[in-house]
Amino acid sequence: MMQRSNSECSLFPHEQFWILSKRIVTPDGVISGAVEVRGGNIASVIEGDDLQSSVIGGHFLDYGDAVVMPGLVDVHAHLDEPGKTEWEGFSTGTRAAAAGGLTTLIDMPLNSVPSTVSVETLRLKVEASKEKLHVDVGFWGGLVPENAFNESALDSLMEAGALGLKAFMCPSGINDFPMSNSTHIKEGLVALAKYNRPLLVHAELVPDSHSSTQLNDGISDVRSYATYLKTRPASWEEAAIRDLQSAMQETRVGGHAEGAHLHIVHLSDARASLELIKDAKSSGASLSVETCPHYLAFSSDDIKDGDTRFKCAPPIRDEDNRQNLWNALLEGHIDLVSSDHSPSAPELKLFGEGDFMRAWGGISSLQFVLPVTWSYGLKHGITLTQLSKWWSERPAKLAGQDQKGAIKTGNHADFVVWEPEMEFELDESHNIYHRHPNISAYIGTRLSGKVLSTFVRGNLVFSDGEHAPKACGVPILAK
Ligand SMILES: NC(=O)N[C@H]1NC(=O)NC1=O
Ligand SMILES: [Zn+2]
Ligand SMILES: [Zn+2]
Repeated sequence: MMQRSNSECSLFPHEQFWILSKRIVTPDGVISGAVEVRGGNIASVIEGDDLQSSVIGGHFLDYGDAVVMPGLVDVHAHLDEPGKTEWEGFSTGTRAAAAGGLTTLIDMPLNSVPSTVSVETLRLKVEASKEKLHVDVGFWGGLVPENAFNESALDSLMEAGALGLKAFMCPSGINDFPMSNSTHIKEGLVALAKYNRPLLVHAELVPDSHSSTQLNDGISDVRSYATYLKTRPASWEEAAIRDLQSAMQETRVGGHAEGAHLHIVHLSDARASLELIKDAKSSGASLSVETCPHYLAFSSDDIKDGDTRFKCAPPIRDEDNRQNLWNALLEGHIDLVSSDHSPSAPELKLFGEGDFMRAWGGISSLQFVLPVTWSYGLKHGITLTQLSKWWSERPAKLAGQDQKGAIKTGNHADFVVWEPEMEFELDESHNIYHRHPNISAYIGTRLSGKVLSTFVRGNLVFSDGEHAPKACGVPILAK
């Protein structure tokens, strides 16, 4: 059999091979059978219990009872390069992704320096990613007041390959990424309509009555999580979504932005905000929404004062709200899950002071999202098929990646092989590739679901605790 041209890209470097398993997650259900990989794509999927004899003579990997699922597609990762590699980077972030069973990441336009808001800055991203990617990485561009009314600037960003745009409706915490209002967002949607690409929105709106100085003034118990939670109430999410209503309506058939799609990132409020989203969806708006593993795993009662690992925006809310998020996900009102992996240099988490008001807001989770979603989801009876829709099929669709996100003939051979029943302590005894493990809220938890192997376009990029020698992921640019 032919070897692949660059054998260093894969720990199993064959042009053609079979993957066998008793649990292969396909769009038509979980089957026992085999997937044939050829030239990095899925050449065939066959069902049957005894396929060893059919693949004999060829190269094959028999994973037995371990689950073979489409690789996870994370539409919300902050990789922070160029400019902030002390926070994260293409190499470290994608190594953690590969170890966690994620095969595609879509990078957010902020936290790197500069932010990705123009053709030039997108080129800097792509340049900086060269030879560092262990998985495939696409890029969202930023919608900011400076480019929102400049259709030709947005056109060139789209033509240069940005998969869509991302906007903030509240201060982003990053100086060169100012916030947008609903008028900017409407303009952005109109510009995106002809490309059929989405606009992602961080939906929190600070009421006029709260200037940022007022907000943090006079707060004495800065170590208290309850205090932080009160400073970013659910009404901020609700106000933002309400403010987006007319923009959403423009995405309907016949609207000014027909063809564009609005996606609300990291929903935390599963009450009034969720109701507004349901209404907009049923009125025909082209709208979707994600939540994140940290909102599904934790509730405010779990967070100890001073433990700023849990600081994020919008904040993690009460236990009832967490249960509502699960219900909304199971009922299909929440479409998908993303990491919002947003690490920083550890010192910015201010562990010494435990100051929730001043610490960096962002959860560090990339390598752990699969076992976390699965472990907490088990209590809600989730299935492998649902998990795969939330983490692969729907995110791939949002990012316009029609060859990813499902195990079917013709798609990229992007897989995670994992053992859902295997439990482990997330501590030093586990292989951790996370850049800064000490800032991750998940360290110290017990999880179920161990990743064995990860394949990206047929390359076995991670197996049994080891990465392939060469980083052969590619930058994904929209055409
Ligand atoms: N800038 C940035 O990454 N912000 C993210 N962090 C967080 O907790 N929520 C966000 O939007
Ligand atoms: Zn955000
Ligand atoms: Zn984010």
